[in-house]
Amino acid sequence: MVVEKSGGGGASSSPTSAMDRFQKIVLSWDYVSLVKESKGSKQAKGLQRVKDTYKSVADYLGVFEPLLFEEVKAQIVRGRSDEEEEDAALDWQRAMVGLCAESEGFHKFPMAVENEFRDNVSENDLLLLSKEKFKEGGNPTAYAFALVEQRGGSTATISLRAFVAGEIQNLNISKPVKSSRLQRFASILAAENSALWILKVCSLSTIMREFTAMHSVASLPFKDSILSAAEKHKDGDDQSRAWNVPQPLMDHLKTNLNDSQLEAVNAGLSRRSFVLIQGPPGTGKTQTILGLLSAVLHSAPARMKTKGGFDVQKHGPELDIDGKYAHWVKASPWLLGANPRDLIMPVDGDDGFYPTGNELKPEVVSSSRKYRAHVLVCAPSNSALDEIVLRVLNTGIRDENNNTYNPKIVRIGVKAHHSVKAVSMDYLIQQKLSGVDRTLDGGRRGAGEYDRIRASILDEAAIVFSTLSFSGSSIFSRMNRAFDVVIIDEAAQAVEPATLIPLVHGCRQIFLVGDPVQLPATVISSTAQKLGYGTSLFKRFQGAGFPVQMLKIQYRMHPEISIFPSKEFYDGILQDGEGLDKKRPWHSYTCFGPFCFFDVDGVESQPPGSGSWVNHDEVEFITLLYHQLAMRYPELKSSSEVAVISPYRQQMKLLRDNFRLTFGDQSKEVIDVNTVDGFQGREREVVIFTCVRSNKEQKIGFVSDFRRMNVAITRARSAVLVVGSASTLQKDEHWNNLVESAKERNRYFKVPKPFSTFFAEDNLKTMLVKPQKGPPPEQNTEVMEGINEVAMGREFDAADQADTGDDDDDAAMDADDGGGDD
Ligand SMILES: Nc1ncnc2c1ncn2[C@@H]1O[C@H](COP(=O)(O)OP(=O)(O)OP(=O)(O)O)[C@@H](O)[C@H]1O
Repeated sequence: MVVEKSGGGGASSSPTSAMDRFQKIVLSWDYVSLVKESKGSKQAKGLQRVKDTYKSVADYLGVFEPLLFEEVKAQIVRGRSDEEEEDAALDWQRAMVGLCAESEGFHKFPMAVENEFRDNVSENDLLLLSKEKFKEGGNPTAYAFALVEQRGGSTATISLRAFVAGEIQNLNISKPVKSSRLQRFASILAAENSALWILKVCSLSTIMREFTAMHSVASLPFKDSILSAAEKHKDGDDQSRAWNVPQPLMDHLKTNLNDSQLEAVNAGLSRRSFVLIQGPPGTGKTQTILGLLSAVLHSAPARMKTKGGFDVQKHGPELDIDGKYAHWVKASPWLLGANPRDLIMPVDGDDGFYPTGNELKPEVVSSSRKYRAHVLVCAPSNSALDEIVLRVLNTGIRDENNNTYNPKIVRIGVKAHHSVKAVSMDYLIQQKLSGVDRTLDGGRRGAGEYDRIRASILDEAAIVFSTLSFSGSSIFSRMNRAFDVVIIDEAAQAVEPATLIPLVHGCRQIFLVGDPVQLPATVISSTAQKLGYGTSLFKRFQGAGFPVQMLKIQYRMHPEISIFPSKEFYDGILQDGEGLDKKRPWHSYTCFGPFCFFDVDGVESQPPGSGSWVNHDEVEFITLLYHQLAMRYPELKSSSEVAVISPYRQQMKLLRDNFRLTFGDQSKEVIDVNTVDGFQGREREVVIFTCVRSNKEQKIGFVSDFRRMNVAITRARSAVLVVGSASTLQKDEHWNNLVESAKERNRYFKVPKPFSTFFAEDNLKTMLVKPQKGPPPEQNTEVMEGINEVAMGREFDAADQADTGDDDDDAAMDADDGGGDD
């Protein structure tokens, strides 16, 4: 049945009917009205706010489903405007309708399209079909949505489904769809070979998977916990062990994890079905996940504990000594000289090494463990996922005897970073195929063979890595082994329905690792956002009083940086790891860190047609600030250790342009300019943050979101330099606290124009940190006030005179290079 494909491996009581309903509802929508509604201020009716707990599945769906549909609408409206900006090739195309058939309440038909268009669409893309081409504000006569079911292989056709007549089952009632627009469209579909205009709107794959997962909640084993946000124990036994960790491994964990990390791992070894681990910035979330993986993959589930002995290979073949040696060589090729991070994973099955399903490495033969857990690790984004895949590849995990262990892993899905390609599903399939004797089947490779290989790779891998969205793909439907454990990293950055996607495969335990005090998932619909649709399952559970394991020691920031976020956002419980107070060369000046606020009274503006903001004055100041840092401390430039981040995309673009003009094209290689949202999870030695907003009304838009502020000021290891208008920001409580904290520490700098005078050598000298012990030198922040204006064109000259004599010749960063041509 076609619908199953799009629903994606759900275990709902009736995923197909839920998905049919989703598609009918979306396909019946009127695009022109959606766009109009999005511009108006009318609130959609019947929407409820996300709650902490739910009485029943109906209560749950009654809240989440309408919010999800609100989000679909917003994605449709925005999807089109994004595409227009990015890809003109996806503009209106002429296409021919083929023979239309009615099936399962849908109208299904092929369409002949241009090759380029075919190549640019995928299954579950939403298309707009219309008799006339039209723009926003246009008045087309016959148009409707259609969903891509399949893309033609060699022919330039796509198979589509539309909904132009029939009944739609709502949550409770069934109602007929009556629309003259759809009727007109139906008559076009009825006439074969009609020519239509066709336009790609957006992909609905992810949100369809979220919808399916949401509807599967009734059949999940953790249904009660999800609804009530509380652990339900028949025996009140949530503290007893679910996993027994071998002593050498436990000893390793005790010495390599700090107390709070160890507590988190121990909580994970209990019988709780949900374990929440909150990791503030730099507190070793990934390290803790690696510890958990070591423990879970090398422990016996408590109920399966055996008395030991050599019977662990029960499922595998009896091997003589040579056989054991061959097994050992194949399972651990690196022991014979190959690199443990070898690009080539051991290939099983086709060459005499018969996988046992849960095959054991030789070092395990004498252990008492009979079972190797099957783990699914997910993250909301490809980049977050690849970061953890890379950590597993680079550092490996530990086995029960505390040896390094490189588990079999597979990274499924698209857009894998090149450094993890060697464990991507596509690469592993190629590996498997290259070992198969093609003469036996005449070289044919049917879809069935690929499916079988994919399923065997999923079964054999100890850890499967997937984005949350991709974990709802049909690839899992042929898998034979359910997952024991699902670990979701960055779980606070996912909407609740997305977090449910990997749970439908069945598992006994779920780890949610994240930090609700950092940025949440992006929700496009402002209505859904206001009603709490962006709340993660993690945050909802935490809000309802679910126990949370807090990681308390941070290993990233200089203590002068961590002190403020710890107090402001984590009740002061964040402690600093050892050695973080190391003095860096740039700490010789109070204005280069570790923590500074530069009060720049700039002018904010909105580029025409944009909702985003820029501040040219802050850009100018930051360009000078960066130049000073790069010139005085070339190591920062050569190691690309400075990042500039902003809440606003347009400010990011302006900064990039300005850096390119000032420092040349290579500047993009050495200065990372990004949005705060895009920089979550990353770090740099020095981070400059431009707040942008500056106005008398003290409006600061989403700069006021304390989670964005938290992320922005916790990315730096040794210096966070905040640039903003204090008088604008200070109306906000958190911002006021930040400015006051800078003042208390003599790290507040009022910077009047022209900014070049701030970096004049005489002024910088006043900011030199005296080498002797005792209180920091007094700062004369007033000094700038009296300094005469210096011609802007001379600012870099002044800085050059102050050069410490380093003869680094980075032309790309030299201000004279490409800077003075206007
Ligand atoms: N127990 C520990 N002892 C010493 N160093 C540690 C410990 N745990 C983590 N670290 C170090 O702290 C740094 C951050 O760790 P990790 O990358 O695991 O943190 P994270 O919480 O995932 O980071 P992010 O905030 O970017 O998500 C790493 O350099 C890691 O080696």
